[in-house]
Amino acid sequence: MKIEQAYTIVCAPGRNFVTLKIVTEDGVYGIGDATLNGREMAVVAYLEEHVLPALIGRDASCIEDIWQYLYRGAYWRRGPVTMAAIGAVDVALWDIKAKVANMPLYQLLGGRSRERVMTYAHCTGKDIDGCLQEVERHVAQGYRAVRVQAGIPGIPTIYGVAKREGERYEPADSELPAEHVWSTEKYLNHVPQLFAAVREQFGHDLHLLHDVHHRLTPIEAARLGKAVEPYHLFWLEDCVPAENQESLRLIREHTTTPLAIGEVFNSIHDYREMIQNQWIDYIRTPLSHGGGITHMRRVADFAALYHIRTGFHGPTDLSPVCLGAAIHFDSWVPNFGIQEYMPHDDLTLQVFSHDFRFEDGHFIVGEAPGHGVDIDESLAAQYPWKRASLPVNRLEDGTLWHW
Ligand SMILES: O=C(O)C(=O)C[C@H](O)[C@H](O)CO
Ligand SMILES: [Mg+2]
Repeated sequence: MKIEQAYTIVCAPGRNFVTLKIVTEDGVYGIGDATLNGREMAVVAYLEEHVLPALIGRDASCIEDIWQYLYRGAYWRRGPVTMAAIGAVDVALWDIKAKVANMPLYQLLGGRSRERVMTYAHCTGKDIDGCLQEVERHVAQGYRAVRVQAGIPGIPTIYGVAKREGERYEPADSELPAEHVWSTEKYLNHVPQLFAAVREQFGHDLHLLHDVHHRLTPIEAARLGKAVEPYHLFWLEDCVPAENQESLRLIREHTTTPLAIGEVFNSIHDYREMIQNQWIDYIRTPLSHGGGITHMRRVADFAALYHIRTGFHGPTDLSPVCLGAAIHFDSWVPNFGIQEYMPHDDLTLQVFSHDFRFEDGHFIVGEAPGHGVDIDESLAAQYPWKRASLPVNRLEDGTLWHW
């Protein structure tokens, strides 16, 4: 089953996406998501210049060997660009293997461990009232879990909150990075009030999540974790930038609020100390950024030894290909926790057909052979890539901070 063709498809139906297509000599093809928000063309160049030429003629069924070839063989290991490129190849090869076996991908992974995959929605408002309305709307749609974020008085722009009421949230919203302002003091004083209001109106059955988006120091994160303990969060996400894994120890020692981390991680080594010391509760790396199914399966198995569960990143800046593959993985993985779901817009879904279903706050995996997501290349070609950058963030005195 030799690989005959491998190429990238770069398009912007609603937003930028990079898709990798691998075609075998028998005409079977697989697709993978290679989108790295705000850095798309770096992955395209990595694939086109360094990876794809070396794939031609290789046996598409040797997924493990190709993974090792691209990882060990490159000499330069890890990093978001490398691992997104490897992830796209890996998911495309699993798609091919499942199509050849005439099975949905989850069957190859070991079969279903659950009937449906619980998701969480983003509920955001300019203020607490606006957020409460969004929670009400999502609960009415059947969601059992919601991520709540609200504007902070005195901070003009904030991550996770759409610019205008009713608009879709898109962080990569300008050609060059927009500049945001951050005040840890204002945030820490305000955010517990949001949880108090949500619990008062919706009671304690609804799962509540919150994303700190890497902005606190360990001791500040510990303070926040303690402050929100009465509201029983499902998780507090990315509460510190975690290059230093030890940061999580201090937070863990101070609070019982569950901790999720890793949407910017790409390797098992980014997690190793925090997993084996049980400093975290959920792993966030999406398949496409974490070297694909082959590598994320190892991370999930390792995490399972320590009672840590999956909670994959699922923003709109990962394509439906990544989401579709994730739903197969989520349906199989024994230590599943939750799946993030930010719905793609209609144009994106016209370009990427899919066979998973969304029902009552859950995904139901499809039965088509492969991962069930495809791309309409001629429609995609009508929407060319446009440069779009993530914002940068500064403290009120101008110091560059974590966005
Ligand atoms: O979905 C989340 O939890 C995010 O933090 C979204 C990120 O800001 C986004 O994917 C950056 O590209
Ligand atoms: Mg996040």
